[in-house]
Amino acid sequence: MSQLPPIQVGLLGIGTVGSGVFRVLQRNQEEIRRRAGRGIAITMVADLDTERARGIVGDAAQVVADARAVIANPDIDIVVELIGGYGIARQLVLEAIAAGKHVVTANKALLAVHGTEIFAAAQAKGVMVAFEAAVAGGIPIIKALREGLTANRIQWVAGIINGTTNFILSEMRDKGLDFDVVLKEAQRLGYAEADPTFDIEGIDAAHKATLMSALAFGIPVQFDKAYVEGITKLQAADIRYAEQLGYRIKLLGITKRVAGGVELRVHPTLVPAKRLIANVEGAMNAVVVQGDAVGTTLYYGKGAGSEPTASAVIADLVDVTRLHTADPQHRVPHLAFQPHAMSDLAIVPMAQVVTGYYLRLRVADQAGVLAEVTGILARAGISIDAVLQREADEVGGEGSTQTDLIILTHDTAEGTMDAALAAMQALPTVLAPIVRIRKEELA
Ligand SMILES: NC(=O)C1=CN([C@@H]2O[C@H](COP(=O)(O)OP(=O)(O)OC[C@H]3O[C@@H](n4cnc5c(N)ncnc54)[C@H](O)[C@@H]3O)[C@@H](O)[C@H]2O)C=CC1
Ligand SMILES: N[C@@H](CC=O)C(=O)O
Ligand code: NA
Repeated sequence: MSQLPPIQVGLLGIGTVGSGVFRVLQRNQEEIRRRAGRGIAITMVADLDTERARGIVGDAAQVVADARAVIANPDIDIVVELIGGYGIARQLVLEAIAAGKHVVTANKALLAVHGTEIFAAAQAKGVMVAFEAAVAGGIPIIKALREGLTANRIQWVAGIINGTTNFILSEMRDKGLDFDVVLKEAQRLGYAEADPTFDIEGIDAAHKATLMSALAFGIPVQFDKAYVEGITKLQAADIRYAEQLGYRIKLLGITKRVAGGVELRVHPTLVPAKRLIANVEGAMNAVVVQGDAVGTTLYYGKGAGSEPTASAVIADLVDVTRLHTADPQHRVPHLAFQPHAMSDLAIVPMAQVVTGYYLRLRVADQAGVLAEVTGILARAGISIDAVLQREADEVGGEGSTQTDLIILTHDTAEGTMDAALAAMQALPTVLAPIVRIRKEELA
């Protein structure tokens, strides 16, 4: 074992994740030292709430309110950014890089939006930016995409990559709890983002899908081109009907190589109930990667929470410690592909995305309605996979004059479906906005 002194780490932000990093690093320090080849010590912590920070670290590290004091400390080699957001965090990360520090961060929002600037700055300065915790928390999916699967031409990646929304969907379905009640519980458990609309509107999942698209296909991070739809408009009836048809609804982040470029999208998705990913419950995450050589691989585990996320941050600290003295030209590239070998594959517009669909139409319970609807689909060249019609009294009570028509379609382009939906919506017998949820077989 080398006699090098511990590498010194400065922690910016000691909240849910930061406190987990501190705790796990203390608890497993001997094991971690044996793996890293030298000790890893958090010697300085910055947090606006210095009293709470001191309560966590005691005498083990110097606590300051000003994050820039950590960056200015010449003894610190690695800065861990666990503040979050793209405001002050962006400035601090860029300043740390400019000061020659390696950076470890869990901040997917920052990297999905400002990654191009940050990775270029790190490349120019010869320092590393590691971000395993930024996608699917404790699951080593970044490592898998960047290192474990480098032999493959990756075809697609699809995942449950937001614990908060998966927790909400599971609890609503299993316990019949209200959306707001479950969201509060997710916040209490430390899963949710500082602004939970990032979770429920699909933005957090889109940040993570953006990072995975870059790693899988060697393209720059392009969050601005992602299609983003969250779970706030999902209705309990659709979750129930999907189950009756043999599907589960999950909020999926999907990125796929297609003829015209790369798909990048987040939306509620019907997945066959028999797939493993359809049975991922609570705050658990799962990512499926399809490579041409390896086939389908599945990564499952805790995607949020204090110690699961800390597990990924510390794995990055070990990697950075090991590579600290290596020749920068021979390090693993930030986004899996060498910076000079990035591709200009375009993100394709949603109109060109091809999926199956679940449609639910609230219609007048009268003869001929089904024929009108299926006629529109047939004229658009959209073929039907299954049709379910609820009894009127199941929908609106005894004597109801309305019923629900649920249709599963085979694959069709989104643009074609949009036009058919507009035509169906215009029918006088269609009484409410049509529900449309995309469907993926993930085979
Ligand atoms: N909580 C989770 O399960 C996961 C969180 N993340 C990411 O990890 C990062 C941190 O998240 P959490 O620990 O949950 O947040 P948090 O809100 O619990 O902790 C943030 C900490 O930063 C401190 N802080 C805020 N502004 C500061 C400043 N200017 N200088 C110094 N300290 C400052 C706050 O006082 C707080 O202690 C975020 O980027 C988040 O998206 C990633 C994966 C999972
Ligand atoms: N808010 C996120 C936390 C981890 O990235 C989630 O719920 O998954
Ligand atoms: Na991860």
